[in-house]
Amino acid sequence: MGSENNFEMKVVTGEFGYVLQDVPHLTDYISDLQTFPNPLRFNPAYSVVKQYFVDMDDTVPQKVVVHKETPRGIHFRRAGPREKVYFSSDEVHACIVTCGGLCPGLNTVIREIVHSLDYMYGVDKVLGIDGGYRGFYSKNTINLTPKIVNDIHKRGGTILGTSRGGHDTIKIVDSIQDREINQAILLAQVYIIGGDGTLKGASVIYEEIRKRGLKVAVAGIPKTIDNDIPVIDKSFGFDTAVEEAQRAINAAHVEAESAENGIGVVKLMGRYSGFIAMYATLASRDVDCCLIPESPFYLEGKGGLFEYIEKRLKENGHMVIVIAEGAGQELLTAKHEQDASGNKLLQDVGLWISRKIKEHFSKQRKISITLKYIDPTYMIRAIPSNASDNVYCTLLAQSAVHGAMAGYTGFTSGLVNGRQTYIPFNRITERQNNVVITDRMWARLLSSTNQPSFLSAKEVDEFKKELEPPTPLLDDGRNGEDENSGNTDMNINEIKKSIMRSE
Ligand SMILES: Nc1ncnc2c1ncn2[C@@H]1O[C@H](COP(=O)(O)OP(=O)(O)OP(=O)(O)O)[C@@H](O)[C@H]1O
Ligand SMILES: O=P(O)(O)OC[C@H]1O[C@](O)(CO)[C@@H](O)[C@@H]1O
Ligand SMILES: [Mg+2]
Repeated sequence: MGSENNFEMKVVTGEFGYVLQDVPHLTDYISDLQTFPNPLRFNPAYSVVKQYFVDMDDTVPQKVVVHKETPRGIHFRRAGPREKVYFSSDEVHACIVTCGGLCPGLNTVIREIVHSLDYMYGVDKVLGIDGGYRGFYSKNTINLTPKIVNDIHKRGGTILGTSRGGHDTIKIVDSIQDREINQAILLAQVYIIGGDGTLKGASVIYEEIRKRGLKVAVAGIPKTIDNDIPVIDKSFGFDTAVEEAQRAINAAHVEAESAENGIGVVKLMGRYSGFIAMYATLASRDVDCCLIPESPFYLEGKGGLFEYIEKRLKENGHMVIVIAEGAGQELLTAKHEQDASGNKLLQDVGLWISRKIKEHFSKQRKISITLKYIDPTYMIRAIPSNASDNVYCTLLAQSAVHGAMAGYTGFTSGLVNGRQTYIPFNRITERQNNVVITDRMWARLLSSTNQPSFLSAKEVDEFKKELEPPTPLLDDGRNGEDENSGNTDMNINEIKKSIMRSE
């Protein structure tokens, strides 16, 4: 693991600063590929659509807020069916794998890939790879048919199983190639659903396939409950998670309201990115304080959390705190353990903060409080996706299938400014999407909860200096504009460490 990515992006430039960050195509490394008319031409559902094939020149801009003088900037290829396809229906044997943590909507994506392949392109040979990347070489597979997957979107989790670790590029590509030779079929399309780690893995699989000259399209579908994947508007399952988090926040509020000096603490997922906590807080209006990994905080003294809690208890008699799992990790004793994929294992910040608050008020301030701690994290992650996420999953899956059939490879499908696009792997894996605390969205949250920012004016300036791009509206995703809070390259942990107050 930790493999180097030698990805070279295809870049096309045009007038007025137009840049297309294109995705690879099978014809980039295989010549004389046969094409076929898209079977959708004869599909009654599509034949009524006014323009049913996407124009080859259609691209989608990454930035929609522009100035009169700014260049047109970065664009991505628009997703959708193409007039010509590079696979005949009966030659394709596709496979689907899910990796990393669970996320609402995984089953919907699997279902929609199987249905799209069959109903749109007549591809009926689809294998499910069992248990993540290692399932490729342990050769555990499940035959997926529209009938088998018909109801799976109503269930949480992934019917294929998932895992962390076990990515071995050579073994995985050997197994893809083996199937081609031994079974006299072409394992021609590999659909990989997963987060940043998974897509780094997908990228090296694509590189190896390309090196071997195989006619195999590798398509990714970005998955992350934390919404920590850059470029895309948001990740599937995120809305469901925010919605489900409301139930925990409501419970915390009811408990807190019903007790004297009641404090409800809710921990939500978000290893490095506090999006779920931020949106769940904004949606709920019952939250008095939201703590996220991107925004440092401290407990004691003037402007600290304890002072704020005391103030809220005096004013309201109760309060609710939402804390993302990655928040305040700098304040806890470091744990040097990693999961099988190499992700740092975090301490339980919810338990820690609950203990600290209890100690402070009961022992030091001699104020009697009633604190209830709710950790709904895995309950949230395990539910099926809600209606809007189901639609989103469907679009992502259909776009991925259209792309692979059209011969694109080394790409993920993704929503950019409300349009389905094909994004090169490296744009998705090059950095993490974080809440930018100098953006308007975080300001909106602070003004809605009235919590302190825990930063002095000097520290805010330091953050701004670090986060502000040298030129405004740079189209490299670092302009800090507020539509897609989180488009920044910052190394937030470094900044946080340098300004963190000692307790
Ligand atoms: N740099 C890498 N190169 C190759 N494979 C990787 C890399 N990072 C992670 N992987 C593989 O990708 C799979 C999933 O990675 P990981 O556990 O980090 O989850 P993820 O895809 O980031 O999802 P999430 O973090 O949202 O749960 C694992 O099988 C892991 O071995
Ligand atoms: O316990 P697991 O399955 O390793 O996953 C926990 C992590 O996975 C995530 O849900 C991301 O998939 C994080 O929010 C969380 O830290
Ligand atoms: Mg990850």
